[in-house]
Amino acid sequence: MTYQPPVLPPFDPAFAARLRARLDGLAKPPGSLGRLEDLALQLALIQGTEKPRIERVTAFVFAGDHGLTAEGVSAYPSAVTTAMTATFLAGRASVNALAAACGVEVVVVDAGVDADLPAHAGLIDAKIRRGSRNAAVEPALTEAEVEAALIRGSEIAAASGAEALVIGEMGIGNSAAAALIMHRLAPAPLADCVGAGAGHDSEGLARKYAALERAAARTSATEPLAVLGEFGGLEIAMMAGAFLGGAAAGKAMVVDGFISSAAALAALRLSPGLSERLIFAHVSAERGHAGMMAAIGARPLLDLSMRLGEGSGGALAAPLLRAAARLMSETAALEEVLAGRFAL
Ligand SMILES: Cc1cc2ncn([C@H]3O[C@H](COP(=O)(O)O)[C@@H](O)[C@H]3O)c2cc1C
Ligand SMILES: O=C(O)c1cccnc1
Repeated sequence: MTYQPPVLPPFDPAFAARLRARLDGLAKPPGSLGRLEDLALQLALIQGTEKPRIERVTAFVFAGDHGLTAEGVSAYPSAVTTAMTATFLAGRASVNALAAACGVEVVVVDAGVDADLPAHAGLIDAKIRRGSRNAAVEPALTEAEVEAALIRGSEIAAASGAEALVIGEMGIGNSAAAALIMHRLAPAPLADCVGAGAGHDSEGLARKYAALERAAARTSATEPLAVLGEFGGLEIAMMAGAFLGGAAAGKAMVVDGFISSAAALAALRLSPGLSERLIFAHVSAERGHAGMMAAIGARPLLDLSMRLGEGSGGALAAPLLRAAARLMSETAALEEVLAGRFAL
Protein backbone atom coordinates (compact mmCIF):
# COMPACT_ATOMS: atom_id res chain seq x y z
CA MET A 1 0.00 0.00 0.00
CA THR A 2 1.59 3.27 -1.04
CA TYR A 3 0.06 6.62 -0.38
CA GLN A 4 0.16 9.18 -3.16
CA PRO A 5 -0.61 12.70 -1.93
CA PRO A 6 -3.04 14.47 -4.29
CA VAL A 7 -1.72 17.28 -6.49
CA LEU A 8 -3.79 20.34 -5.59
CA PRO A 9 -3.36 22.90 -8.39
CA PRO A 10 -3.35 26.65 -7.70
CA PHE A 11 -6.68 28.40 -8.20
CA ASP A 12 -7.19 30.27 -11.48
CA PRO A 13 -6.10 33.90 -10.88
CA ALA A 14 -8.53 35.18 -13.54
CA PHE A 15 -11.45 33.52 -11.73
CA ALA A 16 -10.19 34.92 -8.40
CA ALA A 17 -10.10 38.42 -9.93
CA ARG A 18 -13.71 38.01 -11.18
CA LEU A 19 -14.81 36.90 -7.73
CA ARG A 20 -13.08 39.88 -6.08
CA ALA A 21 -14.76 42.24 -8.55
CA ARG A 22 -18.11 40.63 -7.76
CA LEU A 23 -17.54 41.08 -4.01
CA ASP A 24 -16.50 44.71 -4.57
CA GLY A 25 -19.69 45.28 -6.56
CA LEU A 26 -22.06 44.14 -3.81
CA ALA A 27 -24.34 46.60 -2.01
CA LYS A 28 -21.70 47.80 0.45
CA PRO A 29 -18.50 49.81 0.32
CA PRO A 30 -15.76 47.63 -1.20
CA GLY A 31 -13.83 45.78 1.50
CA SER A 32 -16.21 46.85 4.28
CA LEU A 33 -16.75 43.29 5.46
CA GLY A 34 -13.02 42.82 5.90
CA ARG A 35 -11.77 39.30 6.34
CA LEU A 36 -15.26 37.89 5.88
CA GLU A 37 -14.87 38.93 2.23
CA ASP A 38 -11.56 37.06 1.99
CA LEU A 39 -13.26 34.00 3.46
CA ALA A 40 -16.14 34.31 0.97
CA LEU A 41 -13.63 34.53 -1.89
CA GLN A 42 -11.75 31.48 -0.59
CA LEU A 43 -14.96 29.43 -0.31
CA ALA A 44 -15.96 30.42 -3.86
CA LEU A 45 -12.56 29.34 -5.15
CA ILE A 46 -12.72 26.03 -3.26
CA GLN A 47 -16.17 25.29 -4.68
CA GLY A 48 -15.40 26.75 -8.12
CA THR A 49 -18.54 28.87 -8.15
CA GLU A 50 -19.59 32.52 -7.77
CA LYS A 51 -22.28 31.38 -5.38
CA PRO A 52 -20.69 29.20 -2.71
CA ARG A 53 -22.89 27.27 -0.30
CA ILE A 54 -21.93 26.07 3.15
CA GLU A 55 -24.84 24.38 4.88
CA ARG A 56 -23.64 21.09 6.25
CA VAL A 57 -20.54 21.20 8.46
CA THR A 58 -19.16 18.06 10.12
CA ALA A 59 -16.54 17.98 12.87
CA PHE A 60 -14.48 14.79 12.78
CA VAL A 61 -12.81 13.97 16.08
CA PHE A 62 -9.91 11.62 15.34
CA ALA A 63 -8.93 9.67 18.47
CA GLY A 64 -5.74 7.79 19.23
CA ASP A 65 -3.38 6.88 22.03
CA HIS A 66 0.32 7.59 22.35
CA GLY A 67 3.11 5.35 23.64
CA LEU A 68 4.96 8.53 24.60
CA THR A 69 2.65 8.85 27.60
CA ALA A 70 4.91 6.22 29.30
CA GLU A 71 7.40 9.11 29.68
CA GLY A 72 4.94 11.27 31.61
CA VAL A 73 4.50 13.78 28.76
CA SER A 74 0.86 14.43 29.74
CA ALA A 75 -0.56 15.43 33.09
CA TYR A 76 -3.42 12.99 32.38
CA PRO A 77 -3.47 9.19 32.03
CA SER A 78 -3.98 7.56 28.62
CA ALA A 79 -7.31 6.12 29.79
CA VAL A 80 -8.80 9.62 29.42
CA THR A 81 -8.65 9.17 25.62
CA THR A 82 -11.10 6.25 25.77
CA ALA A 83 -13.27 7.94 28.41
CA MET A 84 -13.53 11.14 26.34
CA THR A 85 -14.23 9.14 23.17
CA ALA A 86 -17.21 7.59 24.93
CA THR A 87 -18.24 11.08 26.11
CA PHE A 88 -18.24 12.44 22.52
CA LEU A 89 -20.50 9.55 21.53
CA ALA A 90 -22.81 10.31 24.46
CA GLY A 91 -22.98 13.91 23.17
CA ARG A 92 -21.68 15.32 26.44
CA ALA A 93 -18.17 16.70 25.70
CA SER A 94 -17.37 20.40 25.22
CA VAL A 95 -17.21 19.97 21.46
CA ASN A 96 -20.72 18.47 21.42
CA ALA A 97 -22.12 21.54 23.18
CA LEU A 98 -20.27 24.02 20.94
CA ALA A 99 -21.07 22.03 17.79
CA ALA A 100 -24.76 21.86 18.69
CA ALA A 101 -24.81 25.63 19.21
CA CYS A 102 -23.16 26.14 15.80
CA GLY A 103 -25.16 23.60 13.78
CA VAL A 104 -22.23 21.21 13.38
CA GLU A 105 -22.50 17.42 13.37
CA VAL A 106 -19.86 15.50 15.39
CA VAL A 107 -18.44 12.23 14.07
CA VAL A 108 -15.80 10.30 16.04
CA VAL A 109 -13.10 8.35 14.23
CA ASP A 110 -11.21 5.65 16.14
CA ALA A 111 -7.78 5.93 14.54
CA GLY A 112 -5.92 4.14 17.31
CA VAL A 113 -7.57 4.24 20.71
CA ASP A 114 -5.99 1.73 23.11
CA ALA A 115 -9.28 -0.07 23.81
CA ASP A 116 -11.76 -2.18 21.88
CA LEU A 117 -14.68 0.14 21.22
CA PRO A 118 -18.09 -1.39 20.48
CA ALA A 119 -19.91 -0.25 17.33
CA HIS A 120 -21.84 2.97 17.96
CA ALA A 121 -23.83 5.51 15.95
CA GLY A 122 -21.50 8.39 15.08
CA LEU A 123 -18.35 6.27 15.44
CA ILE A 124 -16.19 5.25 12.47
CA ASP A 125 -13.92 2.30 13.22
CA ALA A 126 -10.67 3.09 11.43
CA LYS A 127 -8.37 1.64 14.05
CA ILE A 128 -4.89 0.98 12.66
CA ARG A 129 -3.54 -0.36 15.95
CA ARG A 130 -4.13 0.14 19.67
CA GLY A 131 -1.96 3.19 20.30
CA SER A 132 1.41 4.24 18.89
CA ARG A 133 4.80 3.10 20.19
CA ASN A 134 6.89 5.19 22.59
CA ALA A 135 8.64 7.73 20.33
CA ALA A 136 11.22 8.49 23.02
CA VAL A 137 12.74 5.02 22.46
CA GLU A 138 11.61 3.82 18.99
CA PRO A 139 9.66 4.99 15.93
CA ALA A 140 6.02 5.52 16.94
CA LEU A 141 4.60 4.03 13.73
CA THR A 142 5.83 1.89 10.85
CA GLU A 143 5.78 3.25 7.32
CA ALA A 144 2.85 0.92 6.53
CA GLU A 145 0.88 2.24 9.52
CA VAL A 146 1.47 5.86 8.47
CA GLU A 147 0.33 5.12 4.92
CA ALA A 148 -2.73 3.18 6.09
CA ALA A 149 -3.70 6.10 8.36
CA LEU A 150 -3.25 8.64 5.55
CA ILE A 151 -5.35 6.55 3.17
CA ARG A 152 -8.15 5.94 5.70
CA GLY A 153 -8.26 9.63 6.67
CA SER A 154 -8.38 10.64 3.04
CA GLU A 155 -11.25 8.22 2.30
CA ILE A 156 -13.26 9.29 5.34
CA ALA A 157 -13.04 12.99 4.44
CA ALA A 158 -13.77 12.45 0.75
CA ALA A 159 -16.84 10.33 1.56
CA SER A 160 -18.43 12.98 3.79
CA GLY A 161 -21.60 14.67 2.57
CA ALA A 162 -20.69 17.98 4.25
CA GLU A 163 -19.36 21.02 2.39
CA ALA A 164 -16.96 21.92 5.21
CA LEU A 165 -15.07 19.57 7.52
CA VAL A 166 -13.58 20.49 10.87
CA ILE A 167 -10.58 18.28 11.68
CA GLY A 168 -10.36 17.78 15.44
CA GLU A 169 -8.72 15.26 17.74
CA MET A 170 -8.58 13.52 21.09
CA GLY A 171 -5.44 11.75 22.28
CA ILE A 172 -3.70 12.08 25.61
CA GLY A 173 -0.06 12.91 24.87
CA ASN A 174 -0.72 14.24 21.37
CA SER A 175 0.49 17.78 22.11
CA ALA A 176 3.93 16.14 22.60
CA ALA A 177 3.78 14.41 19.19
CA ALA A 178 2.52 17.66 17.62
CA ALA A 179 5.44 19.59 19.15
CA LEU A 180 7.93 17.16 17.59
CA ILE A 181 6.20 17.45 14.20
CA MET A 182 6.34 21.24 14.41
CA HIS A 183 10.01 21.09 15.44
CA ARG A 184 10.94 19.11 12.31
CA LEU A 185 8.48 20.44 9.75
CA ALA A 186 8.02 24.14 10.58
CA PRO A 187 10.97 23.83 11.38
CA ALA A 188 11.54 25.48 14.75
CA PRO A 189 13.70 24.98 17.84
CA LEU A 190 12.12 22.35 20.11
CA ALA A 191 11.86 24.86 22.96
CA ASP A 192 9.53 27.00 20.83
CA CYS A 193 7.25 24.01 20.14
CA VAL A 194 6.69 22.47 23.58
CA GLY A 195 3.88 23.75 25.79
CA ALA A 196 1.71 22.67 28.69
CA GLY A 197 -0.77 20.73 26.55
CA ALA A 198 -3.82 19.81 28.62
CA GLY A 199 -2.00 21.27 31.66
CA HIS A 200 1.37 20.89 33.40
CA ASP A 201 3.16 22.39 36.37
CA SER A 202 6.78 23.41 35.80
CA GLU A 203 8.05 19.97 36.86
CA GLY A 204 5.69 18.22 34.43
CA LEU A 205 6.69 20.57 31.63
CA ALA A 206 10.39 19.89 32.29
CA ARG A 207 9.69 16.12 32.17
CA LYS A 208 7.81 16.52 28.87
CA TYR A 209 10.62 18.61 27.38
CA ALA A 210 13.30 16.10 28.43
CA ALA A 211 11.35 13.21 26.88
CA LEU A 212 10.90 15.14 23.65
CA GLU A 213 14.60 15.98 23.54
CA ARG A 214 15.28 12.23 23.72
CA ALA A 215 12.76 11.52 20.94
CA ALA A 216 14.27 14.26 18.76
CA ALA A 217 17.84 13.05 19.40
CA ARG A 218 16.89 9.54 18.27
CA THR A 219 16.26 10.57 14.64
CA SER A 220 17.17 13.30 12.18
CA ALA A 221 14.03 12.79 10.04
CA THR A 222 12.75 15.91 8.28
CA GLU A 223 10.67 14.37 5.47
CA PRO A 224 6.92 14.50 6.31
CA LEU A 225 6.11 10.75 6.05
CA ALA A 226 9.21 9.87 8.08
CA VAL A 227 8.41 12.53 10.70
CA LEU A 228 4.88 11.15 11.10
CA GLY A 229 6.35 7.66 11.51
CA GLU A 230 9.01 8.68 14.02
CA PHE A 231 6.73 10.71 16.26
CA GLY A 232 3.15 9.58 15.49
CA GLY A 233 0.45 9.45 16.24
CA LEU A 234 -2.21 7.48 14.46
CA GLU A 235 -4.86 10.19 14.76
CA ILE A 236 -2.43 12.89 13.57
CA ALA A 237 -1.46 10.88 10.46
CA MET A 238 -5.14 10.16 9.76
CA MET A 239 -5.97 13.86 10.15
CA ALA A 240 -3.22 14.75 7.65
CA GLY A 241 -4.82 12.31 5.21
CA ALA A 242 -8.24 13.83 5.91
CA PHE A 243 -7.02 17.35 5.10
CA LEU A 244 -5.64 16.14 1.77
CA GLY A 245 -8.55 13.86 0.83
CA GLY A 246 -11.19 16.43 1.79
CA ALA A 247 -9.42 19.23 -0.08
CA ALA A 248 -9.04 17.05 -3.18
CA ALA A 249 -12.81 16.40 -3.01
CA GLY A 250 -13.51 20.17 -3.07
CA LYS A 251 -14.39 20.57 0.58
CA ALA A 252 -13.48 23.52 2.76
CA MET A 253 -11.11 22.11 5.38
CA VAL A 254 -11.17 23.75 8.79
CA VAL A 255 -8.10 23.51 11.01
CA ASP A 256 -8.64 23.56 14.77
CA GLY A 257 -5.85 24.15 17.34
CA PHE A 258 -2.25 23.08 17.94
CA ILE A 259 -2.55 19.36 17.19
CA SER A 260 -4.87 19.83 14.21
CA SER A 261 -2.42 22.41 12.86
CA ALA A 262 0.50 19.97 13.22
CA ALA A 263 -1.47 17.49 11.10
CA ALA A 264 -2.22 20.26 8.59
CA LEU A 265 1.49 21.17 8.54
CA ALA A 266 2.42 17.57 7.66
CA ALA A 267 -0.27 17.56 4.95
CA LEU A 268 1.00 20.89 3.58
CA ARG A 269 4.52 19.52 3.34
CA LEU A 270 3.14 16.51 1.39
CA SER A 271 1.08 18.68 -0.99
CA PRO A 272 1.80 22.45 -0.82
CA GLY A 273 -1.28 23.34 -2.91
CA LEU A 274 -3.34 22.47 0.18
CA SER A 275 -2.61 25.88 1.70
CA GLU A 276 -5.28 27.73 -0.32
CA ARG A 277 -7.89 25.16 0.75
CA LEU A 278 -7.32 25.41 4.52
CA ILE A 279 -9.26 27.67 6.85
CA PHE A 280 -7.54 28.23 10.19
CA ALA A 281 -10.30 28.58 12.78
CA HIS A 282 -8.45 29.99 15.78
CA VAL A 283 -5.12 30.65 17.37
CA SER A 284 -4.71 28.39 20.37
CA ALA A 285 -3.24 29.48 23.70
CA GLU A 286 -0.88 26.48 23.51
CA ARG A 287 2.73 27.66 23.39
CA GLY A 288 3.95 27.13 19.86
CA HIS A 289 0.67 27.63 18.04
CA ALA A 290 1.19 31.29 17.14
CA GLY A 291 4.70 30.41 15.92
CA MET A 292 3.35 27.52 13.87
CA MET A 293 0.76 29.84 12.29
CA ALA A 294 3.54 32.28 11.40
CA ALA A 295 5.65 29.46 9.90
CA ILE A 296 2.71 28.34 7.75
CA GLY A 297 1.78 31.93 6.89
CA ALA A 298 -1.73 31.37 8.27
CA ARG A 299 -3.97 33.98 9.86
CA PRO A 300 -6.57 32.25 12.06
CA LEU A 301 -10.08 33.70 12.22
CA LEU A 302 -10.64 33.72 16.00
CA ASP A 303 -8.56 34.39 19.09
CA LEU A 304 -10.50 33.22 22.14
CA SER A 305 -7.53 31.99 24.26
CA MET A 306 -8.85 28.45 23.85
CA ARG A 307 -6.55 25.41 24.21
CA LEU A 308 -8.81 22.38 24.16
CA GLY A 309 -8.70 20.63 20.81
CA GLU A 310 -11.58 18.20 20.02
CA GLY A 311 -12.47 20.44 17.05
CA SER A 312 -13.88 23.03 19.46
CA GLY A 313 -12.42 26.10 17.72
CA GLY A 314 -13.33 24.72 14.32
CA ALA A 315 -16.96 24.24 15.36
CA LEU A 316 -17.10 27.89 16.47
CA ALA A 317 -15.87 29.02 13.05
CA ALA A 318 -18.69 27.19 11.21
CA PRO A 319 -21.18 30.11 11.49
CA LEU A 320 -18.55 32.41 9.94
CA LEU A 321 -18.19 30.05 6.97
CA ARG A 322 -21.95 29.92 6.46
CA ALA A 323 -22.19 33.70 6.78
CA ALA A 324 -19.38 34.32 4.30
CA ALA A 325 -20.91 31.96 1.73
CA ARG A 326 -24.32 33.62 2.04
CA LEU A 327 -22.76 37.05 1.77
CA MET A 328 -21.33 36.17 -1.61
CA SER A 329 -24.37 34.25 -2.84
CA GLU A 330 -27.28 36.37 -1.60
CA THR A 331 -26.24 40.03 -1.38
CA ALA A 332 -27.56 42.31 -4.15
CA ALA A 333 -25.21 44.28 -6.39
CA LEU A 334 -24.78 47.98 -5.56
CA GLU A 335 -25.70 48.68 -9.21
CA GLU A 336 -29.15 47.10 -8.66
CA VAL A 337 -29.64 49.14 -5.50
CA LEU A 338 -28.71 52.43 -7.20
CA ALA A 339 -30.95 51.58 -10.16
CA GLY A 340 -33.90 51.43 -7.76
CA ARG A 341 -34.43 47.72 -8.06
CA PHE A 342 -35.63 47.52 -4.48
CA ALA A 343 -37.51 50.84 -4.44
CA LEU A 344 -40.56 50.76 -2.16
C1 LIG B 1 -10.46 15.71 30.01
C2 LIG B 1 -9.75 16.12 28.75
C3 LIG B 1 -10.47 16.42 27.59
C4 LIG B 1 -9.79 16.82 26.45
N1 LIG B 1 -10.23 17.17 25.25
C5 LIG B 1 -9.22 17.48 24.49
N2 LIG B 1 -8.07 17.38 25.16
C6 LIG B 1 -6.78 17.74 24.62
O1 LIG B 1 -5.71 17.36 25.47
C7 LIG B 1 -4.90 16.34 24.91
C8 LIG B 1 -3.53 16.87 24.62
O2 LIG B 1 -2.86 17.30 25.75
P1 LIG B 1 -1.67 16.45 26.37
O3 LIG B 1 -0.69 16.26 25.27
O4 LIG B 1 -1.15 17.31 27.46
O5 LIG B 1 -2.23 15.15 26.87
C9 LIG B 1 -5.59 15.91 23.66
O6 LIG B 1 -6.42 14.82 23.92
C10 LIG B 1 -6.38 17.13 23.27
O7 LIG B 1 -7.42 16.90 22.41
C11 LIG B 1 -8.40 16.95 26.42
C12 LIG B 1 -7.65 16.64 27.56
C13 LIG B 1 -8.31 16.21 28.72
C14 LIG B 1 -7.52 15.89 29.95
O1 LIG C 1 -4.65 23.90 20.71
C1 LIG C 1 -5.14 22.78 20.91
O2 LIG C 1 -5.88 22.23 20.08
C2 LIG C 1 -4.76 22.04 22.16
C3 LIG C 1 -3.97 22.60 23.12
C4 LIG C 1 -3.66 21.88 24.25
C5 LIG C 1 -4.16 20.62 24.43
N1 LIG C 1 -4.92 20.07 23.50
C6 LIG C 1 -5.24 20.77 22.38
